[in-house]
Amino acid sequence: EGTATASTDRGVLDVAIIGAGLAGLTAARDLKRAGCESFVVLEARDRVGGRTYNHDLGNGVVSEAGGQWIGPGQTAIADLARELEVDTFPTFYAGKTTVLAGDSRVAQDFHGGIGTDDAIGAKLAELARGVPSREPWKARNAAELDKLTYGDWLLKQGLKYEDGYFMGLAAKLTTGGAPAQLGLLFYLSMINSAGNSLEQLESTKGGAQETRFVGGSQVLSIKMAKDLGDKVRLSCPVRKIAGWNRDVVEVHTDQGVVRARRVIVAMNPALCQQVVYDPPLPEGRTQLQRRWPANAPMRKTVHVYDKPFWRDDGLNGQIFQVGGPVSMAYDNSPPDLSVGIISAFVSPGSLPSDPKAAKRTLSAIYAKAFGKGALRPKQFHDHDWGRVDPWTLQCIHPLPPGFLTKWGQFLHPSVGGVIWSGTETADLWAGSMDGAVRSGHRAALQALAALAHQGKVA
Ligand SMILES: Cc1cc2nc3c(=O)[nH]c(=O)nc-3n(C[C@H](O)[C@H](O)[C@H](O)COP(=O)(O)OP(=O)(O)OC[C@H]3O[C@@H](n4cnc5c(N)ncnc54)[C@H](O)[C@@H]3O)c2cc1C
Repeated sequence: EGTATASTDRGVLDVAIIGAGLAGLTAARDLKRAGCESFVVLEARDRVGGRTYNHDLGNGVVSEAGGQWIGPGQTAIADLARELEVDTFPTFYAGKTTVLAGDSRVAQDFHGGIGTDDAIGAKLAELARGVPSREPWKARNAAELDKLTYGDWLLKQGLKYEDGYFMGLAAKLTTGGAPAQLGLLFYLSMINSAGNSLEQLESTKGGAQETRFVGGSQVLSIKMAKDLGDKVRLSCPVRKIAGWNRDVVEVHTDQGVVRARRVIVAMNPALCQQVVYDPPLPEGRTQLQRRWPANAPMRKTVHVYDKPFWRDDGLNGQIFQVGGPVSMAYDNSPPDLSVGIISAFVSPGSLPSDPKAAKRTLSAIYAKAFGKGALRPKQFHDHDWGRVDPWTLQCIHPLPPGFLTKWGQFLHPSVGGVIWSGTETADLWAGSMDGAVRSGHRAALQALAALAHQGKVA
């Protein structure tokens, strides 16, 4: 019995954590801080951070391929950053955004907002107030709301084309799903997380895109993992969880079997479904995992220039392209402006997968927005989360209508010795980095409480 470094084939650990993203590492850190030394973190990839990943651009400069922004109300991740001494800085948004549609180009100042009218925001706030983010399926009118997509609802509002377009685009960038796929109940639960404010969810100024991390978001996980030392095992995918209904659960990995009294599964339900369970999980949980959207990967690119030259022309680097590959490009330059960076979310399937062709296509689009200087980036990076490896499956979860009222109840309850964590299980800000941290704190507490109950805590 004892530490994770002891032979795990024979020894029994207090806790095995699966996944070294923000959720799993937060849980591990909490266990350690509570005095529990008998745990291990099992990570499939050869790196930590999960859906946060820094491209290394040289000279200490990074650009994020995954999660990157935080904002007001996201106190769990902000607290973690403070504890780890990771500084933050404001997202740059001053100046005009460029909107491209075919050959036309319009530059407009959105002042860090999403360009919607306040009346619609107020209507959504009113609806969101009745949809608790922890258990949206318990809303009084859950069944009615969950019949609709957000797109259905938007259509009924009689919005001007531009307003509808930008509201839909904002939701797509936040959830990974177009309004026509997105359950209204689910989207309202996200607005509920954001203090019932669409602006707080979707805007840069005063919203969840307001702040960035110096050194990139992955640095939080890298720092946590460093403190945990050899308790984090990389390149160690979990293939099977056996005996989850017994006192000691067996976790089968490519590096052998780990036996533990509690298992914290810190990954999204689609990833949970890639693991074999013996015996099979209860039907409700199995259906939740099987039906969880696993087709919502995102692709993000990075163009690096000598400096953010677009700022000299009063442009903020943001581009929305109607009917083209760029859903949104934005200025992702480092705080010292040692280089200028344009990152982009590109629509899946609309850009060549070959990096050279992708770079050329995007450079030509940026040249339409910012002039010829955009044609010659110093570096190009490309990260398509659906293609690089099998360890993400979905970036942010766009739950369809009908999902939460039917399967939501199976998201949180632990099953035997298995505790579910990962941002999707968070009470607040599910889907975001903040939610991941919250879910890690909660899972560690659950594990410690269960072990204390058994009289087994280290
Ligand atoms: C492109 C993109 C943009 C985003 N933008 C933002 C943003 O700006 N702000 C924000 O707050 N959030 C954003 N997010 C979401 C945010 O990154 C995630 O919510 C958060 O990082 C999830 O953390 P997690 O620990 O719950 O899950 P993950 O980070 O997914 O961690 C799960 C871990 O489990 C590992 N794993 C998977 N299968 C196995 C297995 N069988 N065995 C062992 N290990 C396994 C994975 O490799 C991974 O390391 C974005 C995500 C993406 C991809």
